[in-house]
Amino acid sequence: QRYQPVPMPSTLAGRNSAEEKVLTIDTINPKVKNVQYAVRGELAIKAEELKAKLTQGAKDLPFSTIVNCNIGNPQQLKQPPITFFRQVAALTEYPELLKPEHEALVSQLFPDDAVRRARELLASAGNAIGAYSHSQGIQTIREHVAEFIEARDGFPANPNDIYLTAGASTGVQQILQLLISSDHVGVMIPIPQYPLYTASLALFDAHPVPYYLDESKEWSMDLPGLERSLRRARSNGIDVRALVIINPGNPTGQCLIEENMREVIEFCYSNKLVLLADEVYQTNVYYPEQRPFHSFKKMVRSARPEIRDNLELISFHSISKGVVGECGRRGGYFECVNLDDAVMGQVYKMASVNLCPNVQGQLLVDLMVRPPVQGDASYPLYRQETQGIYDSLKRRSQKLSKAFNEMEGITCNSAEGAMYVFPQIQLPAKAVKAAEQVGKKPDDFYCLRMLDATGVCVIPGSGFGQKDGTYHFRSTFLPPENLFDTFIANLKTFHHQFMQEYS
Ligand SMILES: Cc1ncc(COP(=O)(O)O)c(CN[C@@H]2CONC2=O)c1O
Repeated sequence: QRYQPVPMPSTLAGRNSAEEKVLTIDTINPKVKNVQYAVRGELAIKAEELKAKLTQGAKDLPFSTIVNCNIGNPQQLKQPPITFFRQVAALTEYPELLKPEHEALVSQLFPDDAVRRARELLASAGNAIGAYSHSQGIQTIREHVAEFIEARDGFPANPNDIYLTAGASTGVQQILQLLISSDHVGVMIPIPQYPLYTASLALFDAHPVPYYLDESKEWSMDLPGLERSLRRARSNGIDVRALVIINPGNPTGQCLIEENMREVIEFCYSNKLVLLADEVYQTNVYYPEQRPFHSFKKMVRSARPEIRDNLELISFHSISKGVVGECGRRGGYFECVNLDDAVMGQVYKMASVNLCPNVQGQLLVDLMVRPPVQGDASYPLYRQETQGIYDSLKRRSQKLSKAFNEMEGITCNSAEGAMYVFPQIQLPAKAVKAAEQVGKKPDDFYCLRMLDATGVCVIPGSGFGQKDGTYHFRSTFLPPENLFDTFIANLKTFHHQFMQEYS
């Protein structure tokens, strides 16, 4: 027996004919359609199509592999995981191994500190890592995060102010949702910026209020520019409530100096802006003597009492970056500073709606903030692995920025931090015209041609924002070091041919 359909009032959007879909590109949430996320946009999609062709045996491409330099995804580019982390994770995944009857076998395969840590983490998760955890994340792990923050900054941290998250992304979106109370709300974001922010602001129907980083001054923050941007937005009726800082920067790689940071917290306090400090690259700092990482938590707690005790700050961290690179495991945290108690209650409530962050990611957060120390059985290998990854990242960052600076029409700031370089390219007028003729932005056009010629997938600067009339692209420096010279040679060959073609 067929159901008699409930009459569709004429006032509602037509779904009268049976074959018409409920969900069409015209009926879904328009804010979803406004979202752009270039890191996995056109270039990445095309790279996946080419990768599929190669997998199917295509021989008509001028390359045999795709090199994904579009995303800071180290283990996709063969960076090995940290042995200790995976040993502990393996033991927590199959607690049977921790039973006395397996002790002889396990002791041959796992160092005793890995076994000990696995037992501790299992106990902290109620010996059930398949169960939902506390909505903020496992208490013991949040205590360890607080200890990590205190040791890093020299100021107290409270585990109750810390939320473990399935990657920093979800934490950023949770906080932005809290902030965006109407479609008049604006959030200041750096240009260029990591497009999680513009994507999320589009989704939550808020105004991105851009401030431009100064490429001529190693992508430093330009306070007069911040003032102008804020004044313009507020005079247009935008309720600007927060300022996002990514430090070290993505895609720009800059590491802010303390003076700049102090100016920023004064700016935020004077203008009543919540400071969102995205610090996921805090251990990807390659010149710590000249440009050490300072957390905004430390800067706020070191400031005069009015700022120390009142500036609202949320800081984000992740297991996806650094030398850990456990992107797919989805782990991270945010720390709330000087937030109103009732608002903290709402943060908790919203974390509860999602029940809990994934537990495997939480365990990795614990390992990231509490790694093996001198005297632990695993420390020598841990130290060797992490130092090796760090040194290699630094070498590759230097090699790649040097290579781009040797290419005609390209200038590239060195990467003081993070995992990317963001070179500026002076495209010949003929190339700009050729791009327009095929309906592409000039830097998109250049990157597509690079992909077609080399299999290397980078992201056009248009995906991150850039000053009008300038063209950039972002590349990671993650390709394996033993392939790096070939990688660079291919880029140089392509670039030379491209510039010849359009000179
Ligand atoms: C500045 C910044 N914040 C947050 C994130 C999100 O990290 P989670 O993995 O913890 O959610 C990223 C990821 N970096 C993206 C992903 O790879 N390349 C990028 O530019 C990032 O670069």
